[in-house]
Amino acid sequence: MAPRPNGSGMASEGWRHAIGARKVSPPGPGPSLSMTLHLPTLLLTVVYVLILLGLLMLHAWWRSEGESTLGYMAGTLLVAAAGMLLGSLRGIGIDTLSIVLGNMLLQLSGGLGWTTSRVFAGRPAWWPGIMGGALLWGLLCLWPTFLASLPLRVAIANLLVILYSALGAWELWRVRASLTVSVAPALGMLVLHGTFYCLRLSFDRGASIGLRWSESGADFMAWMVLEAFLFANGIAFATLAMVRERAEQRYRAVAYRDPLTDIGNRRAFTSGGEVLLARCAAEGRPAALLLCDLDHFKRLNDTHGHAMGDAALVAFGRLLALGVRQQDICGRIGGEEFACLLPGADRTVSLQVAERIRQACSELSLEPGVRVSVSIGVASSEQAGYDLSRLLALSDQALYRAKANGRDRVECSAD
Ligand SMILES: Nc1nc2c(ncn2[C@@H]2O[C@H](COP(=O)(O)OP(=O)(O)OP(=O)(O)O)[C@@H](O)[C@H]2O)c(=O)[nH]1
Repeated sequence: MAPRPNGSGMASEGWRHAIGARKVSPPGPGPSLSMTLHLPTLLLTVVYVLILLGLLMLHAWWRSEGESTLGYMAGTLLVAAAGMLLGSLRGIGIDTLSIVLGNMLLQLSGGLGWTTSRVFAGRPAWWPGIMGGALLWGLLCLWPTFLASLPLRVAIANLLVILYSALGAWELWRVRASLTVSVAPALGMLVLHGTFYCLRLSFDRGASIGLRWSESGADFMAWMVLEAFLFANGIAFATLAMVRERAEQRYRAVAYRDPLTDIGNRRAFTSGGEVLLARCAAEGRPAALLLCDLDHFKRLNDTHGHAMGDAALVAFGRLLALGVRQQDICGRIGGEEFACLLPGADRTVSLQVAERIRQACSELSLEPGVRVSVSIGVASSEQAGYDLSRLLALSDQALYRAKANGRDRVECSAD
């Protein structure tokens, strides 16, 4: 006959030792400040919170149009709720099921938690890894000695939790430099969770250290459930914050990009330009603005079709983006109108840059026989100061003159 299990690795003696929760009082005289961790209350609370957070994550996943990080976090929380509930059902005749299945679910939750970090870091889910802990637990439970030994089960369960927490933290740590969102809260949660289970590994070995599990075990169990409550809340909201922050960045990138030419749009040019001009003003450096307008663009559209017009816009956008320095800001600010802000460029330099752009545009070859030219108006901080709208207005006047003087030319606002 297989030895009868005497507890559990993860959620031992749950309901039966509900009353085993202990009062923690500071030593010394005076009124005692005591704290009672009531296990059934804690268990019910944590299961309730896990389900609630899991459903919240499911909803957020559904609303996010497939942000899989949230899907895995939902799975982590809901499976953990089932595992904790089943794992705590001891003393009602289903101890073996509770130990085997309850802990398998908890390990599965650990695997899903690790995968949450993994997919957020841009790696695919790895199902052997997700299932590994649960399957290992199930296999070990086929070994009667393991099933009968509380210290062994506690040790293995602890090690698996530590392993999954460390793997989750490592996934975020590995790519922290490439992630533009703050991963520190989630990373911190995982490290604290792993550390807590390292402490459990040292202090809570069930009956093996001579303590009576029914007292100290249940006591530690209450702290474990409390930690699970805090960890579940912390990691769920930290994950949600990371995902939200990244989604905001994506929306912002879309809102600030011109979809046709893939360079910044007017919004991006204006907001980036104001920051750049303020910096130039503070550093006492000059700045210049080039306003570029493709010539006879309506005629190009009418003669060669809109697709050719679009191709010209894309080619000119690329020419601009590649033709200026990294610290310069370029944007498509209107239909066939582009702007470039050149920090550090005075009137002479900006005229040289504008002439180079004009020349490169005249050499663009869209199709045999199809040519495109650009007129450019230049204004610099020497005339306009560091006010973006004034620079735009003066460069627009210069552009108007370039058009009036025959197009395919550069004019400066002071000329
Ligand atoms: N293909 C294409 N055409 C566009 C786009 N945006 C604006 N346009 C066209 O660009 C043309 C601009 O025409 P106008 O403002 O008269 O300027 P222009 O023909 O270039 O004349 P000048 O500026 O005086 O040389 C219009 O016909 C717009 O329909 C676009 O995204 N794609």
